[in-house]
Amino acid sequence: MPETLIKICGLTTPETVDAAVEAGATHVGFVHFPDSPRHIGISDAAKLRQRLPKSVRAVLLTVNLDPKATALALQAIEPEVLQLHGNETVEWLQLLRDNSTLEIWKAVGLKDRGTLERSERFKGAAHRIIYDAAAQAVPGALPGGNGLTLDWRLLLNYRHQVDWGLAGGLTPENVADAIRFTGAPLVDASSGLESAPGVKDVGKIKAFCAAARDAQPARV
Ligand SMILES: O=C(O)c1ccccc1NCC(=O)[C@H](O)[C@H](O)COP(=O)(O)O
Repeated sequence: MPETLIKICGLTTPETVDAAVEAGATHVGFVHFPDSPRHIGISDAAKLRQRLPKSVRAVLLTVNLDPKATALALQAIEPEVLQLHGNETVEWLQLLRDNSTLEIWKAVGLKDRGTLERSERFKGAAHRIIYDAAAQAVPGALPGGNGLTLDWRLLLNYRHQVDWGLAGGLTPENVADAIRFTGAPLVDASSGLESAPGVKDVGKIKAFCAAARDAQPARV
């Protein structure tokens, strides 16, 4: 059984990046989206990215970022993964995939079982789909990092056509249950590892990684 991949998202400081690496995270995420309390500028993300050993992958997260700004960010940060968290099209993902060595991940708000089927349109364009809680339909709501848990039952017995990961409201306390219940091959957490919006807690990062590592997935 392959080990569950662990992504710690929204890191902005050397201390928390180092803590994630030491705790066994496989992926570290940088949110480049000015509306987010976890936003990080390109040059700061590029510096933090340098702290990662080869075994830990950098994930650059953007939301409907235009092609020119995307190219500049990719050039400076050199992430292994680009996670798209907006309304990006299949065609845009395909273009990125066909013209780079990047892994392309697409975040999808999981509302109902139909969302899983509709997400299959990303097959061949996205290397991985990250199922997150659907964003709230209120002005100013962020498309991610909201600490909302999705209904894990929607994922039960679904035969995924694309590699996937689980996000949304994951914490050190619930991540083992999430892995056992859904069989998620990757877990992704952000606000559940914070002491205040945008402020990651080293102790929570360590506890999350330990709990995720120790969980026994029941994959189908
Ligand atoms: O984290 C943010 O602020 C953010 C803002 C805009 C789009 C996506 C964002 N985060 C995406 C992530 O990868 C989070 O890990 C994921 O949404 C789960 O967040 P949380 O429920 O807070 O663990």
